[in-house]
Order: sequence, then structure tokens, then C-alpha cells
Amino acid sequence: MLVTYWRTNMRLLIKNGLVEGQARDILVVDGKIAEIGKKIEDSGANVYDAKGHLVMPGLVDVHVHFREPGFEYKETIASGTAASARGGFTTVFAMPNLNPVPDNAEAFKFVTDKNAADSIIKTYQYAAISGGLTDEHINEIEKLATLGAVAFTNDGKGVQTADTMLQAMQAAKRVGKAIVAHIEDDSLLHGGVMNAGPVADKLGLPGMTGLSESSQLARDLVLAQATGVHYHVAHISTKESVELVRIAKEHGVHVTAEVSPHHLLLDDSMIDGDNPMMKMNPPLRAPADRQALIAGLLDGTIDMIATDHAPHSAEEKTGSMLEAAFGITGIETAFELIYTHFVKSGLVDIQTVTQWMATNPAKAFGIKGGELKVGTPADIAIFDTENEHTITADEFVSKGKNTPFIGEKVYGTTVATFVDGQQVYGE
Ligand SMILES: NC(=O)N[C@@H](CC(=O)O)C(=O)O
Ligand SMILES: [Zn+2]
Ligand SMILES: [Zn+2]
Repeated sequence: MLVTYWRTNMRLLIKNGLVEGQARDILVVDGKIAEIGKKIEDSGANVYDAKGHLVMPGLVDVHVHFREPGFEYKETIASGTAASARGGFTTVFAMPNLNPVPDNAEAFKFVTDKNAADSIIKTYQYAAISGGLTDEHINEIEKLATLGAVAFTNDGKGVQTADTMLQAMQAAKRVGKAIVAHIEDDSLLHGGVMNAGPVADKLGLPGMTGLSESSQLARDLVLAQATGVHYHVAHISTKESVELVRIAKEHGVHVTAEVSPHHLLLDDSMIDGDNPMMKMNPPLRAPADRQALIAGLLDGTIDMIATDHAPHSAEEKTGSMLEAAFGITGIETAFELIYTHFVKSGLVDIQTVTQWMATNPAKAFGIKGGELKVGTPADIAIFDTENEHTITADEFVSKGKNTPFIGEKVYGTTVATFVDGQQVYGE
């Protein structure tokens, strides 16, 4: 439980940090940032020495799977939030593909009470768009919004019928919440386990086409324009989808989009065998899709990075891609992978990554956090960008070890994480 230990006038002084390339101290009073300056002296404060490491706002991830209730063998709220803290995340939005599905007041209250009791960071909860994440009636959106649903999504499944999506958007618009869409037209999947194309053909594995994603996205963008709802695209993966979002934005549609680290860093040309760690939904697409995702992120068409942290058991991720579960973990590797491949490589500056992984997600969903500013909650992450680190399965706090990035050499390991000025990770 995230207990608030702050008594009036409790003070923490983070010394010797590197904030946006400048040497800075940060004074935290009663859980809020009170001062950011070159050299702050405060004899009454507890001092944390950041030793010249990179200091950033705590990261914000709008797409994680914590599996509780229903699938605690894969992850729990306790293990998932501890893993998040280890990744430098201080705020996450948890997906509703649980058992029972939070598609009604009782099930939603159960999971939010558990989030409040077990989270060591700030966990916001999504509610389902429709009953059981299927195409049933939309009748609970108003009630679930009152109970604190951060937004609505059927993640794990696409909304198959236009009328269901239209009703969901109208209801979400009435309560001022977003629809977060896992876009996937089931009629175009044909049992695919990876991206359709030459690599799937060569491996003899059934492929699923990107049209399953982009065709449903085109439908949704038309409905989003008609309703005026905030429509957020989960795990965007194809070049056609990027182009559709770009056009919709030009037309004033209230659309935002997220991309996962794995879709930015991997593509199907890197699948050199039947490897279940390379199986996720949406699948790794073609190199041209990956290039379009990077270009879309750089030009602001894609607003943010979200991990789609999807832990599974070892049994569920061994054997053939034909049977393995879809999904890979990501919350503990996201920052170091993005830092290494985008900042260390010289493509963008750290401020840009701060926008992608903290500021923009918070802003898009209207929650506090995502910036280091006087008066804001002291949600802070500190990263070591100097020492190279090799990702191993044993180091994960998450129950899920299912990631293709094991063995990868990276920079940007988390040193410490603070939520409301309380240290939740690190020495
Ligand atoms: N991304 C995945 O491959 N899997 C997710 C579901 C989802 O995000 O659609 C999961 O819950 O395991
Ligand atoms: Zn999804
Ligand atoms: Zn997901």
C-alpha cells in the first residue's frame, strides 16, 4: 500500500541530479516539488545523493496488464507495480482483461480496492467497453466513470461491430472519458500467429494481415469524428494506421496514439525461427511499418510510448508460436531500451523521451504527473545512463520473464524511483 508518511513539513533533498542536461538539486516538501535549483541547502531535509545521474519525472504508462484478479500466476498488482517502480514508472493504467472483467460496478470496485491496497505506485484502472469484453450492450459506462474508470477499453479484443463502438463513444463522450481501442477485425485474422508476409511464408506459420488493424481504425476514426470523443489508439503497428491517424489529426479528430517499444525496435525480418517470445498482438510488422512508426513518433503523429506489459507464465511462452500466448513483458525494459536506441544513439534528446514516456501520456488523459515542476507531486525517477547493463531474466521483479530482449546490452538502468517523494525503488 502506498501509505502517505508525509507529516507537515517533511523534507527530502535530492542532490546532484542531472535534469535536462543541467546539474540540479530538487527539494521535496510534503510530497510535492518545492524547489528546483542549482544548489539548494536545507539542514532539516533527508538527503538523497543522485550522484550525477539523470533525474526525470516518473514515467507514465497507459497500457499494462497486471492480471489480478483471475490470472495471479502471471502477475499480481503487487508484483506488477513493483516491476513498474523498477522500470522508473510512477503511474500506470491497468487493462481490464481480467476475470471477472471489470464491466460492472462490483467487479470494478473489487479491482480498484485491490489496486489501492497493493500498488506501490499510482495505478489507474480501465473499465471494459462492453460486457465480458465482447460485443454486448453498452450500459455501464456512466456508472463505471462515476466509480473512477480512467477510460474505457476492451483491450485484448477488437470491438467488432460499428454500432457497439458508436454507442460506446457516445457514452464515453457524455462522461468526458476516452475510448482506448485495441483495433482488430477478427474476420481478417485467419488464425494468424505472426505478421502475414514473406517471413511467415518462409517459416510456414499462419500470418495475419495489417488490414485487420487499419480497416477497423478507419471505421473508428469516422465514428470518433462524428461523436467528438477522445479516441486513443492502443499499440499502433502498421504504416497504414500511422497515415490514418495523421490524416485524422489534420481533420481535427480528437485522436491520440501509443506505440510499444517492441514495435519500434523489432520487425518481422528479425524473426529467424518459430520463437514464442516474438509472438504478440499486434504482431511485429514489416521493416517498412517499423520505419513508419518511428517517423510517426518523431513527427508527433504518435503521441506516446506505452509498454503493453503482458506477462505470461513460462509454460505459456514455450514451444511453438502456434500455441504460445500473445504478449511480452515490457515495464522493466522500456526506458533502457528507448534510452539506448533513441537518445544514446543520438536520434533525439532526453526531453523528447520525457515527452513520449511521461508528459504526453499524462496530458492526453488529463491526469497529474509527467513533469518536474514546482508544485507538482514528487514523482521522480533516476537513471544511470553511463554504465552498460545486460538484461537478464533473473533481475525482473515481474513474474513474467517473457521478453525477446533478454541478453540485450543497454544504458539507462533505473537507480531510484520516488512516488509523492517516497522512495519505492532503489538503494
Ligand atoms: N498484447 C498482447 O499480445 N497481449 C495482451 C492483450 C493485448 O494487449 O491485446 C495480453 O493481455 O496478454
Ligand atoms: Zn491489445
Ligand atoms: Zn494490451
